[in-house]
This record gives sequence, C-alpha cells and structure tokens, in this order.
Amino acid sequence: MAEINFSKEWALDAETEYRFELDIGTSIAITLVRGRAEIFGAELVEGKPYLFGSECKAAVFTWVGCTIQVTGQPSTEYVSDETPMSAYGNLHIAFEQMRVKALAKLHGSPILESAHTAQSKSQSDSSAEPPRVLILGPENSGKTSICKILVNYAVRAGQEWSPILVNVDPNEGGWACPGALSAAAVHGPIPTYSPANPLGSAASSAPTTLSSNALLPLVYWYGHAGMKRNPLLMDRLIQNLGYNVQTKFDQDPQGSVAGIIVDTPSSFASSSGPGVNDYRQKLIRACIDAFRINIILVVGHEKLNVEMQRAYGSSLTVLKIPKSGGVVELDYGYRDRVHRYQMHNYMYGEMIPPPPGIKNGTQGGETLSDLVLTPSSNVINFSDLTIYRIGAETMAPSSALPIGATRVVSEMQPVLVDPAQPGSGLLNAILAVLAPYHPDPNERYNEELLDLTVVGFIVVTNLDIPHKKMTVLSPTQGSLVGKTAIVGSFEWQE
Ligand SMILES: Nc1ncnc2c1ncn2[C@@H]1O[C@H](COP(=O)(O)OP(=O)(O)OP(=O)(O)O)[C@@H](O)[C@H]1O
Repeated sequence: MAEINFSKEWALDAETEYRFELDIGTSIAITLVRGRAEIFGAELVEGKPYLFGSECKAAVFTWVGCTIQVTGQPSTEYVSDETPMSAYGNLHIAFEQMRVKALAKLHGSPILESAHTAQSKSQSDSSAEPPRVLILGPENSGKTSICKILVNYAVRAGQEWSPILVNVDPNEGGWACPGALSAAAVHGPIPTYSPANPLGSAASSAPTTLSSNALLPLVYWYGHAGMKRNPLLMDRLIQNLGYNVQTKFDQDPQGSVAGIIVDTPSSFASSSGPGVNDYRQKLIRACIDAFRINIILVVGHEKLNVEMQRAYGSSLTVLKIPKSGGVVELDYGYRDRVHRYQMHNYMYGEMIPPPPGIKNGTQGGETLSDLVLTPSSNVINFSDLTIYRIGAETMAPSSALPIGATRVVSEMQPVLVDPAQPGSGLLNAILAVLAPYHPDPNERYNEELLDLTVVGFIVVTNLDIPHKKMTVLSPTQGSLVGKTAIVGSFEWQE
C-alpha cells in the first residue's frame, strides 16, 4: 500500500514565523524550499529535511521571507506576524558592539565611534566589557529560547565568537540530565529538534559517536527540580560554575570577549511561598557575582523589572524585553515526560522516526545514524561505589524554616547512603558520578565533595541486597570501582 504523505507548503512573509506543536509519539519534517529561515537563531539549510519529535514546540522564523514544506501532522500550526524578533535582533546588535569594543580594548586598538555610541549609558561609562547577561522571567516566558537566539546570533556573526551558555535551571537539564547545572562554550549554532536535547547534543552523552556540533559542558549535580529544595547547595554550585568560567576567561582573555548568557529557573522570578523571596534574591545575587553580570534582561514582567531596576539599576544595565506570543505553556505532565525523554536520550541517544515520505531526515542538520548510543548494564558490588546524598532526606523544606545558621550544616552535609538499608531510595535513582578528589591529600578539604564536577550519570536498575550487588545502567563502559556518586531526587525507569 502506498504511504500517505501529508505535505504542505507555507509561504512566509518577511519577519513572520511558522509555529508548531507536536503530539506525543508524532514527528514532522520541515524543509526550506527557498528563501532564508531559522529556528531560534539557527539557520536552516535549503533542501535538507529537519526532523522534530518528542512533543517539540518551536517556530521557523524568517527575516526576508521564505517557503517551507512541512511533512507530517503537527497538533497545532499557524503563522504569526507578531514576533519580538526585531527587539531580540537589536539586543544582539548591541551585544555585538560590546564584543567589538571589548576586543579592541584587549588589543589596545582605538574604539570605533559607532561601537561606542551604541552602548547603553552604564556600559559606555565603564570600561569596555563583553556582554555578560542574566535572563530572568516567569514560567513559560521563553527564557531558554531567547538564550538560544542570542547565542546562535553570536556564533553566526562570523567573528569566531564562542559565548558561554550557562544553565542554572535544574528543572531543564540543559546538556546533561534533569537536576544538573551546567556551562559550555558554544562554537556552532544550537539546533532545536526535541525537548530531550534542549540545548543541542553534548559529547558527554555520546562518548563514541560525537555529533559534529557536540559540546563539552561543565556539569555540577544539584539533583532536584526546584530551587526550594536546597538553595544553599544551588548557591554553592552557581559559585563553582562561576569560578570555572572565570578561570577559563583568565586563561583565554580573547575567548572571554564573546561573553556569557545565563538562563535561570522561573522560580527566580516568583516570590510566592514563605521564605522564597529571600532565597531567590540570594540566588540572583549569586549569579550576578559568579558570572560578573553586567546586563539583566527581564522577559515581559513589569514587577520583576521594577524590582531589578531598584536593586541593580545603579550598578548594571536592566532591560525589560518583550515575551513572544508563541511561547507555549508547559504543564507539569509535559515537564515530567520531558525529563524521561532527556534520560532516555542521555542513555540511548535519540532517533526521531521520520514521517512517511521522508527518507533523508536530519536532526538539527545531523544525519541520524550518528545519534544512536548503546548503554551498558553492569552488576557491581555495593562496595565499588561510595554514594552520598547532600542534606538529610528527612529535612523539612528550607522554606518552612526561619533562616538560621544551624541549618547550614545539615543542608550541605554529605550523608553516606547504604544501599543495603531498605528504603535507601536508590532503586531507579539517577546518580551523578563525580570527578576524583584532589590527588594531593594536602589539598583535600571537608566539603570537597560539593565542588566536584560530574563525569557521567548512571541509573540503579536493580538492588540485590542479600548478595550486596546492584545493577547500574551507564552510557559508557568505564569501571565504577572506587568512584564517588551523589543521589538526588530524580528517578528514571525505562
Ligand atoms: N515563538 C515560539 N513559537 C513556538 N514555540 C515557542 C516559541 N518560543 C518558545 N516556544 C516554545 O515554548 C516552550 C517554552 O519556551 P522556553 O523553554 O523558551 O520558556 P522558558 O521561559 O525558558 O520556560 P521555563 O518555564 O521552563 O523556564 C518551549 O517548548 C519552546 O520551544
């Protein structure tokens, strides 16, 4: 029987976008037929079918007009001529001028007047600094999409910029797993094709089959979805990320000129709940200090904008930017499914099945055969791996407590987890395997565990208490003997 091929062409006028949403288990292919088009700043190559799956929601935008062919059936699709892209484009131009000026300063060259005049007041008054940008906004305001647009425009600028993209939203997963906080220097445009890979693919999940645009992110493990669970730990990990980024910049001043874009959780924008306001303010401050932020972008939120202006307006630039009407409201069930897609993708890679009629589909421009992984399932002894949980499990949520010093100790305390104890919480848990401790014992310190980066994630798929053994699923073959791991509150079952 002949395959039914649902294909439809859309002619898009200049500065409009085609928005789509996919249902569970469906996929579509979009091919640029003529003109120029981009997805969150990443350009499409003409004639190449781009596949989308895993309930992806996105938009194909065109500055100059284009025709696209859509194969397959999105659950929602429409064209909008009301987009905030010109505002985002102007931001990019301003950031580009800051980079040029910062580079000129670094080389001791005279600064072009055009670059100088385009600076915001606080920028032109101070020394020439690259853009170090913090993006704040409520849930579903499009923060991550704006980060991608700004980073993608920077890498497309033809100046060989590699801006650092930092993700401090543990609910999102970034390049690693949900629960991680991470940073990476971005060298090529970040594609969008599946929420399982929200920031493009990372080399850490694909040790043998690197896709050409894979990144090498620096990852810390927070282990929970929400900021409220352990804000002190989050604060410390933000500082650690900042310290690492700063060290990189010190070693590579030329590289630092591309700047930083920091994506934040929506909880930074919402002060509901007892004690929450205090924590979110501290964490915003932690980001500003750690990444030496000089620009705060507030996405479509008047009250937050006023709050940030009051708190920081005298020392750095605070700008309110419009929210896109295309941003989709993501509910709890969807976010939960996305966590599962992310874990599956981390272990197995992702192969979006092409819709009927599409033979040579790509995922963000990559050919499909490169994106499949084979995880290994190994039985290890309980004693092979030392597992900790940060903070006692029985702790009341921080928001329920007055802020007090005694709590600091227990919230940051690594507590040894015994897999032999019933109720250890390890079955189906996601564990972050940490980099080794410092080889020189004189350099070791009490809380070193909190400052170790993640080398990979594993999942405990079986516990055999009588034989003191457990089965773990891991994306790599490497031995776990002698390694240290941290368990958080994320679980995953295939
Ligand atoms: N213009 C658009 N057209 C269609 N979909 C869009 C558009 N902009 C964003 N989206 C989609 O809307 C969803 C939410 O956007 P995004 O993740 O950028 O928001 P966020 O503010 O970072 O969310 P969170 O609440 O997780 O912090 C994503 O699936 C994204 O791909």
